[in-house]
Amino acid sequence: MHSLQFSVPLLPTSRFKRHSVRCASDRQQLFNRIAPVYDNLNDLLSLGQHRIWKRMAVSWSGAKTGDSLLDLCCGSGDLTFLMSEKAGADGKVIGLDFSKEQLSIASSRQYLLSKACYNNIEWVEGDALDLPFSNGYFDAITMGYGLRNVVDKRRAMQEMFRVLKPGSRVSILDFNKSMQPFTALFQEWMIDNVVVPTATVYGLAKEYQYLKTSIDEFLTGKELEKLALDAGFSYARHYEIGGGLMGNLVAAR
Ligand SMILES: C/C(=C\Cc1cc(O)c2ccccc2c1O)CCC[C@H](C)CCC[C@H](C)CCCC(C)C
Ligand SMILES: C[S@@+](CC[C@H](N)C(=O)[O-])C[C@H]1O[C@@H](n2cnc3c(N)ncnc32)[C@H](O)[C@@H]1O
Repeated sequence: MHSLQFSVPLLPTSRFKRHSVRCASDRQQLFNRIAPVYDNLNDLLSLGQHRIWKRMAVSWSGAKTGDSLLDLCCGSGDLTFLMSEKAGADGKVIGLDFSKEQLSIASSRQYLLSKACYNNIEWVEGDALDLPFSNGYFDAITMGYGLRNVVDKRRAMQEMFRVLKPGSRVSILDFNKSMQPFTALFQEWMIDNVVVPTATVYGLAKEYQYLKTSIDEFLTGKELEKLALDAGFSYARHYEIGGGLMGNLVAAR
């Protein structure tokens, strides 16, 4: 029995596994793995600042009482709960994500927080790149730290445009790919020297190392504005917040 001869030396599969967060299922599994500690690490690593940034994103969405709202890539529901408070009892909010574990945390939090208005929330397991909603359905859409994580940003923007009512807005919060050298260096230093070492304590080093590569591969504010205009939005403006570490794209249909 001849042993198989390969013309190209095969790298140990572990090397591929270490850096493989390329496809949707890799990212789905990543967010399932970090779900149990996601909220606590966000609070710890941003010193609670992320809650301010998320409130700004919801405010920019223009969500109001009685609206039909969508929080895309909702994860554990931070923005979904904020949108629920905006919509009130006469409105409704859909929190959509493709991570079962994240949605499970979100649903548990809804029960534990037990605010009356949270009865207007529906959790949907779905794909931001193929939304199960009809055209022109929502009065406002938020997407917090989701656009950087989808495998097709153009498709995601097109889907948001499709399901949004004319004259309505999307508000997309994420890390800012800063053009300012100091800001970019500080952001990278914090991830390398604070974020990843902390995540390592929980056995999640490579999951949080992905943050850096995903920011490197992300779009700048100007590129995000163009992405929205190319998808058909009539207006797009990217605001730098958190000292330039974060950014929020506001686009109107
Ligand atoms: C809420 C925040 C990040 C959410 C988030 C997004 C992702 O795409 C991830 C991917 C993989 C793992 C985790 C995440 C993830 O948590 C922003 C705040 C939390 C950040 C983890 C902390 C970032 C620190 C800043 C670079 C510096 C903060 C300086 C100052 C304390 C405000
Ligand atoms: C960093 S978390 C953001 C969670 C929440 N929006 C927040 O602000 O904390 C990114 C979320 O996007 C979800 N996600 C990534 N790609 C997706 C896709 N194509 N469809 C649906 N959800 C997706 C992940 O499962 C994860 O829960």
